Amino acid sequence: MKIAVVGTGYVGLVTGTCFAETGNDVTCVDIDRRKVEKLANGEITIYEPGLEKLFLRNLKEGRLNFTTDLEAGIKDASIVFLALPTPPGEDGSADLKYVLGVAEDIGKLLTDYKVLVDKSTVPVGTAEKVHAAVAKNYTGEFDIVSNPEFLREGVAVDDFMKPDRVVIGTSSERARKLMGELYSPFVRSGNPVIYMDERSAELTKYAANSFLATKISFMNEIAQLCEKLGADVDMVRLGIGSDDRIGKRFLFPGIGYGGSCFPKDVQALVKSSREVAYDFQILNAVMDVNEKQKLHLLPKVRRYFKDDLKGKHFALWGLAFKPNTDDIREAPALYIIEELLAAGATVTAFDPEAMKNVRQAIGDRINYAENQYDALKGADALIIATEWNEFRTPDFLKIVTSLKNKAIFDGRNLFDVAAIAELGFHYESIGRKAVTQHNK
Ligand SMILES: NC(=O)c1ccc[n+]([C@@H]2O[C@H](COP(=O)([O-])OP(=O)(O)OC[C@H]3O[C@@H](n4cnc5c(N)ncnc54)[C@H](O)[C@@H]3O)[C@@H](O)[C@H]2O)c1
Ligand SMILES: O=c1ccn([C@@H]2O[C@H](COP(=O)(O)OP(=O)(O)O[C@H]3O[C@H](CO)[C@@H](O)[C@H](O)[C@H]3O)[C@@H](O)[C@H]2O)c(=O)[nH]1
Repeated sequence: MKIAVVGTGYVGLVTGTCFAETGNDVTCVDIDRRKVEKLANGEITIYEPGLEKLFLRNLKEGRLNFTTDLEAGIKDASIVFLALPTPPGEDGSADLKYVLGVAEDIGKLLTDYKVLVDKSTVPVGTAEKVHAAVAKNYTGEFDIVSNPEFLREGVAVDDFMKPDRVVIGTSSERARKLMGELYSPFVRSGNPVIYMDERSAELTKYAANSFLATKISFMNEIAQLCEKLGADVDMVRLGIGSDDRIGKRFLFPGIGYGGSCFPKDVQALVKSSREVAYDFQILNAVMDVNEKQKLHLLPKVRRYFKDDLKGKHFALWGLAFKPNTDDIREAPALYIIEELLAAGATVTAFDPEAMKNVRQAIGDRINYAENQYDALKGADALIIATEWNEFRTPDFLKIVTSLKNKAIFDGRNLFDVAAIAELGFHYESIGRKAVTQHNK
């Protein structure tokens, strides 16, 4: 099948590559000329494990093409995916200007039947708006489908190739058939394609992200309670997660959820609810808890340094919003950095993949280390913000010899509390007993 993907960011690139991998002829369109040139020349623009191999193979074999020319890109396609940004507008609602702008442009270019697919995360009612935007300039036959994407960064290829489910929202039999055919290789494992109306599909995406964010904020509150009551959140997590009705996943407390999706999507659902005079109370609390959780380590750090961070120097391990990605959108580490700098401290950070993006975002306001141990040199304490695998079993001797104080503030609960106590560290994590060694 010939397909086009408009928007070659995270979702567009994974979508285009995976559809090419299953034998389709894919053209990806983006307005960013530099990005398109890089991609067309075989230079991948995001860090995503497993993607580069598929990308290069399909590029080489001619199934994956890149262009800035929308007309040429969609000309022969039967299905056109819109994988465009839907960032929060000033009031928190999803900004549809990219999606509707491209839909209008496509309306001017259509000459035959095509299926237009909303792959972006868009509020309920968007399929109708996209229909109207196309219909402004095109009176022929076309269909709109809502096909939200559930991939996670870091495991995006696996999520796309072996999805738990594919949601297809459409009221058109013709579009349903085409979409079913396109997705058939991805659901051979028996996971379902769930067909529904457009509005339900749109809401399914927000409900999924908001539910997962709720799970995380709930556990972060349990962690707060654990600290106050002397319980261990890891034990509570195991205790509740083994109940199938609750499930083991997404119960990890930390320094809040970040990334390009949860923060903006929870906010957008609250905004959509308000528009229909519904106060989505739980989600307001989920957002409040997350805001506070991002800085949960700071009072612990302050207490250790007797409320004086001026002139202190911190090593920071982890900048990406989660491991296995270079994405720093809404990364808790960035909020921690701002607090430390505002308090007069300095920071040397290390992240295996995200330093380039952080350098672009905040420049030389912090220092960047060559590796995780270099970051420690001369630091007063270590703060951990992302659970990259290489941080899990560090050389503690190197940490001891480099840090001025044997103090670690861990936002991801990487180390065993008892083991680290034996090593003589001052160690504070999330929802677990603090190992206190007094700062002299
Ligand atoms: N990132 C994720 O993990 C993820 C997962 C599921 C769903 N989503 C949703 O998918 C959508 C896209 O997210 P993303 O992270 O891929 O965004 P992104 O910002 O990484 O990429 C968007 C791309 O669209 C391009 N673009 C902007 N305007 C354009 C235009 N007029 N014509 C052509 N290209 C244009 C940009 O240059 C960019 O390359 C959002 O709605 C997001 O909520 C994201
Ligand atoms: O137990 C957990 C699980 C996750 N997180 C945090 O939650 C955030 C989001 O993590 P994750 O969901 O793994 O990453 P994303 O790539 O943002 O994926 C989410 O957002 C995507 C965009 O909408 C959806 O497609 C995915 O299904 C959804 O999981 C990160 O900051 C994690 O550190 C926790 O704090 N505790």
